[in-house]
Amino acid sequence: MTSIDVQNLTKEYGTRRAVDDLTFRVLPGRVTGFLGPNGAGKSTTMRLVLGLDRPTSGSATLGGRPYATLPDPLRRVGALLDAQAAHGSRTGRDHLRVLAASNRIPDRRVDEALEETGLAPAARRRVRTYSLGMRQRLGIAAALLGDPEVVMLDEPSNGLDPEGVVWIRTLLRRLADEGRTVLVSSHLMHETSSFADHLVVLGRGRLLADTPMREFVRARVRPAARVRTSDPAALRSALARHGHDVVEHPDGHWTVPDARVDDIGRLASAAGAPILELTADEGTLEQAYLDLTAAETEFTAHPQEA
Ligand SMILES: Nc1ncnc2c1ncn2[C@@H]1O[C@H](COP(=O)(O)OP(=O)(O)OP(=O)(O)O)[C@@H](O)[C@H]1O
Repeated sequence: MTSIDVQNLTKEYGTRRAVDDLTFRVLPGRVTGFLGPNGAGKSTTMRLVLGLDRPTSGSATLGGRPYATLPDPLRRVGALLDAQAAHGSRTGRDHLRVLAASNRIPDRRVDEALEETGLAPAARRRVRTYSLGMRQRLGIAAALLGDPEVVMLDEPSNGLDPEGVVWIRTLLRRLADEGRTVLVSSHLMHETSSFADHLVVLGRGRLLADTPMREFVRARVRPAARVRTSDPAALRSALARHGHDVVEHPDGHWTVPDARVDDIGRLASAAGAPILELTADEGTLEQAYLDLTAAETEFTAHPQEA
């Protein structure tokens, strides 16, 4: 199967280093989320992998070969970089047929890709009449047209309605389960946590993390217990006696840092404090991501000095 290999990749635009000595591998059979603040270098890296730009130094290869040397590249690699790329005066179906014809892709794939992306009912409408979400689906249909082993999508959820967001999640999982190599950039942390198995995180063109998603969160967010009681005084004093700090929230629930739900349950029961809610709070991808990238954001808003 085909992996994406990025090796000491550097790209400079004038004096600006958009990608800085980047090395990572994207492996088949899983969805890799590609994260980083605005301007971190995600799109540039994708363009370099697709041969749309030349690296200043280093290399980006697919199954060991540069994109430009791949025979029938659309049948190896499908990519969505810019959903506006389709010609507005063509119908969605014609757009895909032109792509198929120029890449030796059988015509039947056009209708299959339209079905797969839910665009079949709009296939004979001109692209200029498409909504942003429909253009996004057309871009994804184009990426899937060649039944490629490698799929790279830049912000695929852009403009999709809630049903579309669920659809893309299911699609990405299926593509990975079929053994394909799937790299997906996103700014939506909740979204990414719903489909990614693995993460590659950039900051100012450099690699900040290349790790399984669960480990990424576990390493950065302290686990806690979330609890709500109808007898705050009894529970507060029981927790304090056992050395637990409590963070109280306006809606009445408390967070107990570094606590296990079993321990809190036993303590509450012994203290006779009725429990209304008790769950493990394992931390979100968003918390972990913000913790990692806080120092790396190119456009961090700095508080104004008085
Ligand atoms: N063609 C170009 N000419 C000059 N500078 C560029 C060019 N393309 C990208 N850059 C710069 O390279 C840096 C990385 O940009 P890039 O678009 O790769 O980041 P990104 O992580 O995809 O950001 P976003 O999340 O905003 O899409 C930015 O500082 C950007 O201004």
